[in-house]
Amino acid sequence: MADETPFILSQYGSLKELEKFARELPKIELHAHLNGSLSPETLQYLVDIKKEEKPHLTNFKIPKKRLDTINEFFLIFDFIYQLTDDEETVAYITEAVIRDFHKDGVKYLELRSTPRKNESKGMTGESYVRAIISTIQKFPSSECDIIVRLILSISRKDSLEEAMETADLAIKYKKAGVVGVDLCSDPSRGHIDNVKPAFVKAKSHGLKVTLHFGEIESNMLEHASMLTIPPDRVGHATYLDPYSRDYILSNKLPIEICMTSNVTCNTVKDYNEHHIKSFLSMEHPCCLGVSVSAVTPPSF
Ligand SMILES: CNc1ncnc2c1ncn2[C@@H]1O[C@H](COP(=O)(O)O)[C@@H](O)[C@H]1O
Repeated sequence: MADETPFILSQYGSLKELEKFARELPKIELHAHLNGSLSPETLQYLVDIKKEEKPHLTNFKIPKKRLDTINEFFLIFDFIYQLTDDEETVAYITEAVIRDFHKDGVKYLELRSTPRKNESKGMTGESYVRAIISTIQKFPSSECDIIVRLILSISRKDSLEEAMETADLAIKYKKAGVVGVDLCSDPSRGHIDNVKPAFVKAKSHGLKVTLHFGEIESNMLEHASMLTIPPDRVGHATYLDPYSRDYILSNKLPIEICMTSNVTCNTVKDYNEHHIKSFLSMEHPCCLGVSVSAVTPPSF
């Protein structure tokens, strides 16, 4: 949480008033990973209902601190994925996450999620996607004025066959609200070229493409290849080589900026040094997103 600086006091009266203003402001959220957006209450509820089946999960605590490296961050999903391992739970978290964003004043939400299989519970990549879509479609618009669309994520760990399956699902469910495909997961793993045909195929069917881009320095080696897809938005864009920086600026390629995630994962030193400053000074299109609220330390 920010300090009550002279600027906040003069503009809003108090930090509380600023929070109220920020919550009530109508917002769009374009970078929300479904399994990364679970509130502490939702996680606790899931631990409680799964504790007989998986007692080892009861003592797990999501670290609420700044991490040393981004790689540590992805271990958290080994825990979360054990909780969200069947269609019923996937539907439950979809509803919970939509309601939480709605409470925060979000009017247009693009949720993103990686289709996941679990043979022991009969969940397939397709039934995972259907569980999300049917929840979005059933969502009571009378109760909640929020528009929700879905992006299907392709993991850097995926084989080309798995990535193609996700692209095919995105194409199949385009009319049901899937608007695009994303490349995500641990940026130190894999290479865009292993899964690139899936993005090219999705694009050729009219879907949009967003890519986690330059989250760590070594990602710069992939940028030239990524930009030939070409993406419609990029996420993070923390480390940019001169060519990709120039491409992004001259094409006005929108950047999904996730400041808290960057600082928490230690890919950006602190908020004052965040690259959003230089992009905004050039009036470059940036949208602020949460990325992953489940790990956001309350004191940041
Ligand atoms: C912090 N920066 C990040 N960079 C890259 N990928 C990230 C990420 N944060 C989250 N994910 C991706 O989102 C998945 C969880 O949501 P879904 O299971 O898809 O709903 C994670 O497993 C990871 O692949």
